[in-house]
Amino acid sequence: MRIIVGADEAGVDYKDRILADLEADDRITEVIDIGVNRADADFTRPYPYVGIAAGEMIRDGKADRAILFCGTGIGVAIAANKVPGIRATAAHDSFSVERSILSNDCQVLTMGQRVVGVELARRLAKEWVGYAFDPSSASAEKVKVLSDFEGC
Ligand SMILES: O=C(CO)[C@H](O)COP(=O)(O)O
Repeated sequence: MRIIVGADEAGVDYKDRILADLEADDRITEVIDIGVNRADADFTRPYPYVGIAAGEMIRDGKADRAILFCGTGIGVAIAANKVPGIRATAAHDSFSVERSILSNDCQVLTMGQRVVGVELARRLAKEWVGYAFDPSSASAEKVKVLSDFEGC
C-alpha cells in the first residue's frame, strides 16, 4: 500500500508521528509526505490545499490512500472530498475507522490533532491500514451509487 500523509499547521505534529509509524510498518510499501513541514516556506498553507492535493494524487494513481490531519480533521476531509471519486472521512473511534473501509471504501482517513490524543490517533491509523474493502460485499453496491453519481 502506498500511503500519503499530510496536514496543515494544526495537525503537523500528529502527521509526523504517524509518518514515522507508517515507515516502520511492513504493510506499507511507500509513505509520501505532502507536508506541511516546519521547514516549508508555506508552513501555514491552509488545509484545503492539503486535502485537495492528497485527493488528486489518489485520483491520478500516485497513491492508494491518505491519512490527513488538521485541527479537527473536518477541513481536510471536506477538501479531499471535493476531488471526484474520493471518499474521505474524519473518524476518531475504532468502529468508525473500521466501517470507513468495510462500508464506505474510503481512500482517505482524517483526524483532528485538537480532538484526539496522539496514542489513540496512532492506534486508529494502524487499524485503518489493516482493513481492506470487499468488492463482493453488500456494501459495494451502495458505494457504487456514489461512483455512478460522480461518473468515476
Ligand atoms: O481544523 C481545521 C479545519 O477544519 C484547521 O486546522 C483550522 O481551521 P481554522 O479553525 O479555520 O483556523
